[in-house]
Amino acid sequence: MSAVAAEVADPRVVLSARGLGKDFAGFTAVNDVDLDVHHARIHALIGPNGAGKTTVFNLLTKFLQPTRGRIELLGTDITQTKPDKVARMGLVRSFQISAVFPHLTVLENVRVALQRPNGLSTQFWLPLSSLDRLNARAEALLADLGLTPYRDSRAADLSYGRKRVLEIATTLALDPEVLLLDEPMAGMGQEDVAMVAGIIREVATQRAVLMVEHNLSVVADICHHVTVLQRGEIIAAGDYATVSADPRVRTAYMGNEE
Ligand SMILES: Nc1ncnc2c1ncn2[C@@H]1O[C@H](COP(=O)(O)OP(=O)(O)OP(=O)(O)O)[C@@H](O)[C@H]1O
Repeated sequence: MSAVAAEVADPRVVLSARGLGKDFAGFTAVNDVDLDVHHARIHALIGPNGAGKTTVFNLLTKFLQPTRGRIELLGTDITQTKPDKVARMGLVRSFQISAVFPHLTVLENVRVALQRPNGLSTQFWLPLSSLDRLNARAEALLADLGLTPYRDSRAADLSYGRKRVLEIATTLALDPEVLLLDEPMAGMGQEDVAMVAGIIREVATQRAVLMVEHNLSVVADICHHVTVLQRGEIIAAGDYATVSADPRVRTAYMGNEE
């Protein structure tokens, strides 16, 4: 049994795709993908190299326009919506570490991120009360993500794992309903993997998380739902115990496990 098999009914669906497909010049990269992502649940998208995981991510965030299918966010059809609007509606993709400013401190990075959704960055002069609110929110975000001890460290001086957590913190400044993480454990040592996994679990108590992840022990540990792609199509879906016992999944992963 997966450590996080859902014992109770899943909360509401916040992001769903039906019949999602993408062709590139006649090559079908993604075909007939159905997906339901739930509030307060961690959903993994897994599959061997070239299975279509990144393409599905790009379709959901609207960085790519689907060839077929329909996507709904919080009950609204976003199939034709532009990526910036989708982000403002609450579907936010965590960019890679380069989104963090290396020479700013941890606190400064979070403050910069917080100024964006509040529209404060466009203001020349800020009333003291706005700054106080901003500082309080920044400190709260740092505390939530275990970054308080590093608040005055330059981002460049953080460990790889902490940089990833800071990057997640800047994304959370937008207060997303759905957070998409692209291989959050990539390139990390075991200690950082455990720390970041704990943070993602915490973050997901307030929102949905959809992640592409190659580290299957992390998927087994923290993900409530797993969708397995192969050659652009779903070959299995369910909790980790269910999909890992599926003969098609075992065959797909033979020789591909990392
Ligand atoms: N812009 C593109 N033009 C043509 N083919 C593409 C394009 N983007 C992706 N593909 C193809 O679509 C398929 C799925 O690619 P995708 O990157 O989504 O897979 P993935 O599961 O994310 O792989 P990986 O685990 O290696 O990152 C691959 O065969 C890839 O070559």
